[in-house]
Amino acid sequence: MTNRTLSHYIGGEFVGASDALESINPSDTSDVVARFPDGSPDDVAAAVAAAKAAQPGWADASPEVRSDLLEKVASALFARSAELGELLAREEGKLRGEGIGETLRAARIFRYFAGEALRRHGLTLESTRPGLDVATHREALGVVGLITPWNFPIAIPAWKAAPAMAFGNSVVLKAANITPTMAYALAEIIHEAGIPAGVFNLVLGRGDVGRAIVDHPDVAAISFTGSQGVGAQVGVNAMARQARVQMEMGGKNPLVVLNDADLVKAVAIAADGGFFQTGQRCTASSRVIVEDGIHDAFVEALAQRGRALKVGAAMDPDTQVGPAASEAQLEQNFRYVAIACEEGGRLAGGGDKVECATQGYFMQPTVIADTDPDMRINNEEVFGPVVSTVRVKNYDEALEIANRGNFGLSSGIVTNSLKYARHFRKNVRAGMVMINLPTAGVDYHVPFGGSRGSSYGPREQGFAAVEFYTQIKTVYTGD
Ligand SMILES: NC(=O)C1=CN([C@@H]2O[C@H](COP(=O)(O)OP(=O)(O)OC[C@H]3O[C@@H](n4cnc5c(N)ncnc54)[C@H](OP(=O)(O)O)[C@@H]3O)[C@@H](O)[C@H]2O)C=CC1
Ligand SMILES: O=C(O)CCC(=O)C(=O)O
Repeated sequence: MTNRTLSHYIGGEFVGASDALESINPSDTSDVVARFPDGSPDDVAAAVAAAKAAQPGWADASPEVRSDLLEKVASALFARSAELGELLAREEGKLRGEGIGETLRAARIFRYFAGEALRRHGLTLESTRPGLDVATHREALGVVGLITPWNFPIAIPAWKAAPAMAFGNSVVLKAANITPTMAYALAEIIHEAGIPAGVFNLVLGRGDVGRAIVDHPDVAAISFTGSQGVGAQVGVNAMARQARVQMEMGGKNPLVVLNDADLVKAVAIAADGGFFQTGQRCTASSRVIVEDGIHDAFVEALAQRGRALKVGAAMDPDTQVGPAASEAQLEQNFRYVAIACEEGGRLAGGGDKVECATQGYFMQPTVIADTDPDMRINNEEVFGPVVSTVRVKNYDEALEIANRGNFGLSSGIVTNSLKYARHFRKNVRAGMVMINLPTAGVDYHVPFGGSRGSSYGPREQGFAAVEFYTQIKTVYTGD
């Protein structure tokens, strides 16, 4: 298979091509997908300077200009979704269909924000003082820094970069170092669409690149998605210089299954939320809290479902669960299985490495039963196809346990009781609630984010994105 040598994209030019780092196909570790540069703070400084120079002209352009250009990006992503989706599957390990789906989602996000650029976000009000007019205008922030993870390597850059540019900001993006190829493809598409030089910049490399973006005095705002540990550093460093910051930092999402749930449906929901996309979603249903009456049948059926899923290479059409995205992630998955068992959990299914035709990071979907809510497996993000289950006496205990811990991103309940579904919706401490659905799988036109340690700052995505990527100016006009 071919591989490419990638470069940064700075000031409208592809610069600094290098083979310093490699990205590896997690389904076949003999396959090098791309080679790319290990960016430095100097590269970040060049990108920020280009972004700073380009931003005023971009903000002053007619919104129609910005809208038309974002629409062109959307069209190119639609047109190239099959090719890019396959590349995504090869580099990140998502199934081919999921890779194409994610590319289409990125296309739709650009199309949505092409529309947002034209919508009216300011307000006109009557002043409390006779003879005056008062209005709010929304203005761009300036240069925004975007730091993105590997698990949605084109959708997350899209849902940060598209609103940033729609509202007149310029962008410096740092993509995760195990999946640089999709961010690079996005840079190529943006270049070909004719977005002016410097409006969108990409610096490839490792964590140092992210740190340099966060610390740069000309970067007005940082949007970050990744781990809680790195997010905490990003937040502190950004706030130390009063930069605006938004962080999405994962979850330990509870799925409550009540006695009255349909067993087949509950198992399908838990398997989708917990195992699909190899559990590598911050919204994954990683903690399943099961009422006593259905508990044993549910755990056995979920373990059986996990065993029946075909684990394999992302591009194999028969595969249902692809590889972990990296060796480090696979090791983390097994480490947590071991910790959970040492702390008293029971391995109800899975837990082993899977041997396939190619050498890759394959693991069986795993169910760890009989866990205590305070165990590490129920409080720390694994980010693999690993589901823990907790047995509870009744709904009240389920809700109390769902609300424990330091995360509050997504949550779900499986029940036929409208009473409990409504109570859960109101009382669960999470940014998103799914009723009779997996905790993962969200729309792109509505807000995304959580509470407590999962998220910080204004919500991302959809109509909420304008809050983070603009600042309000209140304008009073007299005679
Ligand atoms: N909320 C979510 O959606 C995600 C959560 N995670 C969680 O994080 C765990 C580890 O994944 P990982 O990819 O290492 O997540 P990280 O938080 O390490 O990485 C997220 C992004 O931050 C960058 N980064 C790393 N260090 C710094 C720094 N000091 N300052 C600024 N940016 C930095 C990374 O660059 P680089 O890739 O070069 O290190 C990457 O682009 C997963 O197992 C999972 O639990 C991971 C991905 C997504
Ligand atoms: O569940 C989804 O569709 C989105 C998940 C997500 O944004 C993430 O894992 O980072």
